[in-house]
Amino acid sequence: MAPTELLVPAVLLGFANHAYFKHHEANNAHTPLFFLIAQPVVLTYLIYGSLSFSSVLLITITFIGTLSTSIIAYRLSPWHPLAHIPGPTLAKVSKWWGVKLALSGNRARFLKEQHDRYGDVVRMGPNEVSIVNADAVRSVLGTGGLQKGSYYEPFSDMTLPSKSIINLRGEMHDNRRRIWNRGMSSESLRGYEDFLAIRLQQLLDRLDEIAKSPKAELDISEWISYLTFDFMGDMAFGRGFNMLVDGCDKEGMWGIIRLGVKATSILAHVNWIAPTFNMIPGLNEVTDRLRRFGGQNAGHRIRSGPKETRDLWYHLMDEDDHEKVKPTLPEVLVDGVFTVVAGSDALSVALNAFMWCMLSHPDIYARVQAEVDSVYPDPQTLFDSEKHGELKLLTACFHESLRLYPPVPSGGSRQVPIGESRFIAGQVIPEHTQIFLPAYVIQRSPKHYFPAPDTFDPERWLRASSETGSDGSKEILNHNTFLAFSYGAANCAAKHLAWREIIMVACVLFRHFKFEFAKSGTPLQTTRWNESMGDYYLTESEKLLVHITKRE
Ligand code: HEM
Repeated sequence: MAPTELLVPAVLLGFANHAYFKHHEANNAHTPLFFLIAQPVVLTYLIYGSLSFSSVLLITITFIGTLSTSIIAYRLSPWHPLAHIPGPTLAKVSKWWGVKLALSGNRARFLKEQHDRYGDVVRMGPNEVSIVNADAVRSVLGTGGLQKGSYYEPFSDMTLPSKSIINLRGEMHDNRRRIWNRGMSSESLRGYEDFLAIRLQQLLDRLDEIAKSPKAELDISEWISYLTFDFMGDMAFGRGFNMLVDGCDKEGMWGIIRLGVKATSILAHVNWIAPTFNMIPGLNEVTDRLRRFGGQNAGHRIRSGPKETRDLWYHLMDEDDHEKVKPTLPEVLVDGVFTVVAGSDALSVALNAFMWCMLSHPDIYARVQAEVDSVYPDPQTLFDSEKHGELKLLTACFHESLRLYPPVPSGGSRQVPIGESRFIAGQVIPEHTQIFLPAYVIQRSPKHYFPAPDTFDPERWLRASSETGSDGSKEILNHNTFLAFSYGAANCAAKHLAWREIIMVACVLFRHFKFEFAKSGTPLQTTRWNESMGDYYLTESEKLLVHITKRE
């Protein structure tokens, strides 16, 4: 046979594979990889009757080349269901480009640039769009909206029989959320405040020591992470990990958590690869450590039994018998680990951003300090959360720091079900499309926050939204687009807890110490720390170096 005739079957096989994969999405990498390697080998044998290296290579290159060209041409063609949505060309071609972007930590900032260029709806993957339209918040996240997309699949430990709440959908999610809501009732929150009070005293003692040292400088983000981690441990499992007392992360758990969140946030963009990834010895070390960590803590909690002060485990395990069908141990275990991992990280990111906003605006910081002093003249009453309502400026500052620096900047996806299409933000979004609503971009849009949407201006939360600015323009503050805690049935289950705890931590720290940027820090560790923030589902950043002075 002439060489060209030999190649025709390889070309046809390439097209056939594209047609197959278009309708049968892979749910791991190893099976398709096996068939992609095996098919040209078998085809070569059928054509040549033998397997020489050069003939296998020729058929493989033709087969893979046809398959890739066919996929790329289709994704860029006017026949693709998302052809009407503008976006960067490489994003339309392959999700691997999205992985590269996720690895850089620049996803949120890049999304903002793309929305500034293309408008409210941008195609950010072959089957993915990012939307920053205010109406889309309700239609995607609200009642009758969409369920979580496949992006979340790697968020649960695949070797366990249960998924964590972040990865549940429909009725299963509603059932688990009902239990969570009991664990986050006002009464439950009051109980957790006792845990926080103990941990905050430990933090104060450590900071006192540092303030007395000649340099009096520290990485406040490190101490905040010890505080939130210890507190989340107390809250989730009835015992903390004593990082504050030890003054260090003895077992390296914080590093493991950061690595786990980061790796998951990247894998989530090619979630079908996760099951294969987990099979590779060494690569699953992080998941193994987190599983062991969960197992040890759950084991300890079961052995020690319910505490006088009810922890979250008490509610999640339904120890007070509200549920007809009791939650299983693996269900509670995965949610316990999720609480420590995501809860402590989100809390510490929010606190760090808030601290940075204060330090980089000394005039506002001074006013917040004065407000805290006047609401809590007696430091002994600092744990009284009843007075939080009087802290108007502090609350506005916290709102504003969460607006500019949401701990979950671009978040996870919602997905249009198979066989349906949705009309969102003036566009038809076809079946199977993953939709992202990036809080970082939505919360910086001049359509939602005006004037100066990129500027830290806490007063915007205190002014009436209809007020007219000095240039005659109307002030805009669209509460519906404040997405730092997301929106709808799967919004942050611990929103009220987080809000309360951060205000309490801020009051305690500001009442006892004066903070300034450390002289020894680099700009990225002090004045320009915000530029070091990377978007890895949760935010990751540089150390935040501060100088502290004890207040009399
Ligand atoms: C300031 C701190 C926090 C912020 C800004 C925050 C933000 C968020 C956001 C944006 C989501 C939605 C994520 C998504 O859809 O992908 C979420 C979900 C969740 N958060 Fe938080 N969070 C914070 C603290 C916490 C804490 C301390 C806990 C645990 C005690 C917690 C527990 C949860 C849970 C369980 C969910 C899943 C809810 C569901 O799927 O029904 N969060 N959080």
